[in-house]
Amino acid sequence: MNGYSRQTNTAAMMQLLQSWTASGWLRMLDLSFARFLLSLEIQPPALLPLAAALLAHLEGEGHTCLDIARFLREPARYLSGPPEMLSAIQEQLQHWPDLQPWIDQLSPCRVVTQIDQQPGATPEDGSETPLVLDQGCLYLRRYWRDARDIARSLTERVTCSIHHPVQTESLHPLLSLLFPNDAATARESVPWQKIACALAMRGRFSIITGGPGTGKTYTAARLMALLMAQAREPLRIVLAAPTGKAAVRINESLHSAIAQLPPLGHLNAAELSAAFTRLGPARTLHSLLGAKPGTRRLRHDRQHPLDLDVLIVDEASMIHQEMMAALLRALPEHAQLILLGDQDQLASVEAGAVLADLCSDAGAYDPDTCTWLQATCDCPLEARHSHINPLSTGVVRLQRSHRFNAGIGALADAVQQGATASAMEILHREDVLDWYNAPEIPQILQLVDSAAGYRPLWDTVRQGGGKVSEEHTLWVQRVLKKYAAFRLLCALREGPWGVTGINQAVEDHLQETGTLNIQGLWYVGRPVLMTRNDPQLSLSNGDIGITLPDPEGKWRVYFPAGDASPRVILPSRLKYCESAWAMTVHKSQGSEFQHTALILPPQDSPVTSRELLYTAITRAREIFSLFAPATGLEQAIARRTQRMSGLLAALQKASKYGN
Ligand SMILES: Nc1ncnc2c1ncn2[C@@H]1O[C@H](COP(=O)(O)OP(=O)(O)OP(=O)(O)O)[C@@H](O)[C@H]1O
Repeated sequence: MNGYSRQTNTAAMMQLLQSWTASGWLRMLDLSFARFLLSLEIQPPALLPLAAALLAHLEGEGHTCLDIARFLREPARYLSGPPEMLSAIQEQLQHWPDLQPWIDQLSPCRVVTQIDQQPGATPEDGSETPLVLDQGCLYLRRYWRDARDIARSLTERVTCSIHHPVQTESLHPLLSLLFPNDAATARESVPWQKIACALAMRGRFSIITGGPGTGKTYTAARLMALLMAQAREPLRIVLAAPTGKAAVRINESLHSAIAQLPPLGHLNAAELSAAFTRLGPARTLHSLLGAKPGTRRLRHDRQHPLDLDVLIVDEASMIHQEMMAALLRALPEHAQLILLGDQDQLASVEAGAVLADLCSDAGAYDPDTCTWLQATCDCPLEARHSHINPLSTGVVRLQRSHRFNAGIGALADAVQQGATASAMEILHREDVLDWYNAPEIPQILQLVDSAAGYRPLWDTVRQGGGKVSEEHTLWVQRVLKKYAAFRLLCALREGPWGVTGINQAVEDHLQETGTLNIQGLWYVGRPVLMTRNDPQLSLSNGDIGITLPDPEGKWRVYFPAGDASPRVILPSRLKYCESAWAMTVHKSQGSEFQHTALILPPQDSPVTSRELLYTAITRAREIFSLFAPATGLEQAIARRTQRMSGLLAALQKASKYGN
C-alpha cells in the first residue's frame, strides 16, 4: 500500500493532498484550488479534492483537460514526478477505477456543470461553475470555453466559403505559373505546395504544416501573390508570429522568397515587391491583439475586431490554446486565417497542443475537396473522410525538405518516427553528426572553445570595433553573425547540465583562460536572452542581444533587428535577462543555427522527449552535436509528449451539432 491507505473520506483526502504538497509532488496552487472548491460545497465527495488537485497539476504540465478514461488507463503517461508519487496517486485512483464513478461523484457537485451530450441542452456560455464535465473530460471552465469557441469558430470558417469564391478557371493558370512542373516539383509524386495554395484560396481557414525547409515560407509567398493577384480591391494582409524573433525571421524569409516570384496576372515583379513592402513588418500575436501589460486583457476581441482581410501566422506550434481562442475572437468574420508551422515540434509552453491537434489526420480530403484539387491543380487524390479531425480538409502537410542537410534530415525523421536503432546508426554514420555518448562538462567546453563552437565569435569580439562609426557598425554585424552560427541547447533549465550550470561553466572557462575580460555580471561579449517582455524597451521574451562597446567605448547591448540596424540598449536598463551561451530547446524554437549542440542530462528526466529532440535537431542547418548517453537518447525517443486536450472532441461536436 506504499504507506497510504485509500481515502474515501474528504478530510482524510485533504490531509493526503497536503502531504503530497509537502513532498513537492503537487504545487501549493494545486492544493489551494482543491481547498477552494471544497469551501464551495456542502457535502463534497472525497473524489472532488483529488480530481481538482490533479486537474490543476495537469494544467501546469500543459494539459487543457483531464480526459478521465484515458488518464485512468495510463496515469503514468501524464503525471510527472517520482515513482513514489505515481504509486501513491494510483493507489487512490483504484477507488474510482473508471469513468462512471467519476461522473456519479462529480456531477452532483455545485462546482461542476455537466454538459449534456444533447445539443439543445448545451448552455450557451457555460455556467459559472469552476469545473465543467463534458464528454468524459473534466475541464477548468476557461479551458472548456476556449476549446468550444475555437471549435465553433474554425468549423464555421471551414464550412462557409469565402465571400467571393475564386473561380477554378482563373486559379488554374496562376497555380501552374507559380508551381511549374520543374525538376524540384517533379521529384514529388504529389505537388503538396500547389495543393496548399489551392486549398488556402478556397476557404477561410487553412494550415500549411511541415518540417524545416519543406517550403512553408516559399508556399506562403506564392499564396500571398495569388491573393493579391485575385483580389478585386487591395487586401489588408497581416503577418504575425508568437514571438518577436519568429516575427523577424518570417519577414526576412518572406522577403527573399518574394524576390524570386514570377510576374503574376496584372502584377509584375516590381509591383509584387512594392505590394509586399507596403504590408509592413510581421507583428507578435501579443502586440497584434493589443495585449495590455500586466493584465490578461486585450484591445481586440469580438466587439473590436482586427482590421484585416488575411492573417498569416508563422511558427503556429507555439500558439497556446488561450491565445488561439483570443485570436479567433478578434478575427473579423470575412477574414482568411492561414497557419504555418511544424506539428512535430514541441508544443507551446502554456497549456494546449493546438497545432498538433488541428493537424491530426492531415491529408484526409473529402470528395468535394478532391474535385476542387483536380480542377485547380490537375491532381488526382483519393477521397477519404476523417473520423478524427473534421478540419483535416484544410490541412496540408509538406513532405520534402529543400534545404536540409541530408544527414540531419534523416536523423530528424528517425527520431520523429520513434526509430531508435536507426537514429543511433545515423548518428554513428554521418560526418555532420557528432555524438558524445559518455558526456562530460570538459568535453562540452572543448567544443565550445573550438572553431566549430564560439571561438570565431570570441576572436571577433576581441578584435574590437574601433572608433569609426562605419567600421564599428560592420564589426557589430560580424559579431552578431558569428554568434548566430553556433548554439548550445539544454533540455533542462537548472542544474549542472541545465542552462544555468552550462552558462556558469562557459563563463568560468572564459575567466580562467582570460579569453574575455569577465569581472562581474556584465562584460564585453556577454550574450543575453530576455526572460520577459519589456514593453517599455519594445523587447520580447526570447530576444537575444550581445554586450559590446559603442564607438566611444561605452557598453551597450546590441539586439539584431532583421534588415534594420541593431537596436542599442544600455545594460542597466535590461531588468529581465540572463546570459545566453546556452538556452533551453523551448527558447530556441523559431531559430536556426549552422551548428547546434544539444545537451541531455546524464540521468533520465521526464523533460526529455521525442518532440524535444526533434525540435533541437531541426534547429541545426549544417552540423548537429549531441551530448547524451545512449540510454538517455533511447528514453527520450520513447517518450512522446501527449497532451490531453478537448479540442478534437469539441471539433467533432461542433461539426456534428453546429455548436
Ligand atoms: N518547390 C521549390 N522549389 C525550389 N526551391 C524551393 C521549393 N520549396 C522550397 N524551396 C527552397 O527551400 C528553402 C527552404 O524553404 P522555406 O524557407 O520556405 O522552408 P520553411 O518550411 O519555411 O522552413 P522553416 O520552417 O525552417 O522556416 C528555400 O531556400 C526555398 O527557396
